[in-house]
Amino acid sequence: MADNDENENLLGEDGQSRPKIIKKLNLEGKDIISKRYLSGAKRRPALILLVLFIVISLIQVKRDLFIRKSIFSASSSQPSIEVTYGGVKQNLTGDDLESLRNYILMNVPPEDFAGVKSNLVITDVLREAGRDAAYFNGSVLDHACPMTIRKSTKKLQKRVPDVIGIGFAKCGTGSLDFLDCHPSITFRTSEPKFFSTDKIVDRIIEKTESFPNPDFMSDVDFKNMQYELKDIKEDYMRRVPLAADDEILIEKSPQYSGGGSTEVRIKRAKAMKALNPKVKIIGIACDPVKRAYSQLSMKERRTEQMKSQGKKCGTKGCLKGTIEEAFEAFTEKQKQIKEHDLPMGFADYANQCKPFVDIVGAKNFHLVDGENLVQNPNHEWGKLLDFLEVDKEHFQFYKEEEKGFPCLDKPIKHCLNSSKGTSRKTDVRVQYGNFTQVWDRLYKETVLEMIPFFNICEEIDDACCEKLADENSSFSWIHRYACTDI
Ligand SMILES: Nc1ncnc2c1ncn2[C@@H]1O[C@H](COP(=O)(O)OS(=O)(=O)O)[C@@H](OP(=O)(O)O)[C@H]1O
Repeated sequence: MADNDENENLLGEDGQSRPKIIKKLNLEGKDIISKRYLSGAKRRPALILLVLFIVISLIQVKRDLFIRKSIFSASSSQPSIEVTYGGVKQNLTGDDLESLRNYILMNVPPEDFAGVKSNLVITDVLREAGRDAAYFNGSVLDHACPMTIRKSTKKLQKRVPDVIGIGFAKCGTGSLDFLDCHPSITFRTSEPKFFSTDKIVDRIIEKTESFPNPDFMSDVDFKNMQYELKDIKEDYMRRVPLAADDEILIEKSPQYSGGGSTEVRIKRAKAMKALNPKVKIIGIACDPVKRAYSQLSMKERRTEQMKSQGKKCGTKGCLKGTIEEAFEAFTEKQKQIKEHDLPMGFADYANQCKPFVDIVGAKNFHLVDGENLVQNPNHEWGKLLDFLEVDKEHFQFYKEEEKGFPCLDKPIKHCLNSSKGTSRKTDVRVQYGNFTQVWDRLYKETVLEMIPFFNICEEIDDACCEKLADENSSFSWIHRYACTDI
């Protein structure tokens, strides 16, 4: 496959580096407060004060005012505790923590209440520094959710993921972080990139090729195959978080969908299925023009940041000249790819997903519309949660006006860090129309392959165009490619 930058490791992440344990906080706030403030003789009045404190906190919760107001201000006289929340270091007071805790408990499904309550702590593992400051804004949670919201009371154990996100970079894969706040799901920011190492995949294929298809194999064959794969599984499990057996463990590494030929993707899909025959796969696709601009814009940000630090940026992740020059070079490269009849990487969703769909089966594959995640978040997230077979009613988003992007509202208020959602604030088709007109035409044919493959419409007819014209429906961005003259 052509080197069209689509599969670069833009994040500069080291999927194998281990997070550093920085702090574990007991959110049963009473312990913290009582040990510090309640001494023997004054215990009774202090108890009354404590009850008053809890009542006041609950009133605050009811008014639904507290998160933005109390978490992000240090007005309380309570001692403050430094935590990383939403990718930024914050000082939370005892009051804030109690309010936060109550808000979450109020918003989880009633049947999850007891389990969530018993596990509810501030996430205790975080990375001290981002692996790519331009991308991660200098600090990153390894836990993707600032609080551990987990309903399971079962023991956490090493196991392989139930669900794998295979891409597509720049389409909103980072927003899968929100899933870690779901009581039934465990997800981490770090990308294991396990199946993008050819050597590992080849070993899995070699060890399993003599076995029948996992869908039809006997229990004995299954056990033997898993025994053969023991060491490899151990290696994989070291790169993903612990999870209880009744929760859904998800990992994503956008590199899985790119960086190779169809044959490579077939092998990756087979390897995924060998390690977990019931594996489900998620892809997030988006408008290739916006995707391409998101990548150029990230390179621009990174280049500026390196410059401001007096560092030279020699990697593929930086721009060589101005952003206009980058647009020109990129457009030229895309034209050459088209001329040589090579896959148009930025739009090649059908072709890149096919091997995964073929191997795991259509019912185990779900394609998310990355544009609709922003446009109509509750609808698009709801479809993903249905696919994952978990509750969607208590997992709700709102549009954060200032950010211009959806943030999680329930069960916890949480936005992605500020490095996410910058390029899409610019209408690239308005600002760089002379280039994007060319891109639109270059990507058209490849985008149209999605329509039959993902069953978006039976054919491109009036009914299909009418469906795609509804801006709130999934994949409405395809309307431009399928139903207009570009
Ligand atoms: N809720 C929410 N908040 C912020 N941003 C959101 C959200 N949902 C989707 N997006 C879009 O995700 C784009 C980044 O995509 P990825 O996370 O896949 O990028 S990366 O491949 O991990 O670098 C990112 O693109 P940029 O605007 O270029 O940053 C966003 O447009």
